Amino acid sequence: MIVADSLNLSIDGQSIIETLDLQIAAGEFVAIVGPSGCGKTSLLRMVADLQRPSGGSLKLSVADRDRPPIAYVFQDPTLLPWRTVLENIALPLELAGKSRGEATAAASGVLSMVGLRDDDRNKLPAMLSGGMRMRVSLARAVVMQPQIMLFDEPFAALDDLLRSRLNEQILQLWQQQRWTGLFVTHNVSEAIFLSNRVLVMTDRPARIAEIVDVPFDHPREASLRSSIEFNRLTERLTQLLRGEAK
Ligand SMILES: Nc1ncnc2c1ncn2[C@@H]1O[C@H](COP(=O)(O)OP(=O)(O)OP(=O)(O)O)[C@@H](O)[C@H]1O
Repeated sequence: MIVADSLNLSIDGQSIIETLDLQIAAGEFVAIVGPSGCGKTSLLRMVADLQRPSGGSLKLSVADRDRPPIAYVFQDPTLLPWRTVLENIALPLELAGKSRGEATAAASGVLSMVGLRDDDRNKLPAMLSGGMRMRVSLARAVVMQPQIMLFDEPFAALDDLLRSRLNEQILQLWQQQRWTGLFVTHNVSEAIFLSNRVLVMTDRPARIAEIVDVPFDHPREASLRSSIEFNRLTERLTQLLRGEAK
């Protein structure tokens, strides 16, 4: 569970997030959209404890002591160029104190979950396409089996088809691992396809403009995107965002 109560953030005397009240249940998937620079990344950084709030409170209750609380998937895959695919995926487990053997075995286990092939395991990042690098980055988060997964526009640099496939894979991973997901994106269709709720933020200083429920059942198939209901919701959210982007 994530609970923000009158959460606010100022940086260098400038108000970034004015006030934010929010409750996210364990296992929920929430997408965050809003005008550029409104504070979406800052919100994720506060959840990850990388940024201290200026006021209000932000509480995470992560019940399972056997799973790490948070993993963060950034827009840039940030892989270590001298480590192979498998070694990059195994890295967080090694840093958490697992033996190299254990970490490598766990890393092998998640390769196919993110759409990587067995013969990709010994490739270096320089040998991979942008989409494959992002899959490795995703695997490196998934292998930790975190309780909360934070995504900061991970697929912004990818083409539409690849992005859609990765969205489908993320939902499968979410159903398997049941972390709480927070996903920042500028893509309205992506936000709706992935989430249970879409949080629309206003321009700076940011507040919540609206929280929109996404009524589609799981598992969600690719064909959902061409349904009338999906396109109606996309249109509504796009209008909302236009109103918020000055
Ligand atoms: N360390 C910092 N020092 C100064 N200003 C900062 C810092 N971090 C964020 N900001 C400012 O806070 C505001 C919000 O930034 P943030 O990256 O959270 O927005 P965003 O909504 O994620 O943007 P985008 O959609 O463009 O990625 C921006 O105006 C940014 O310049």
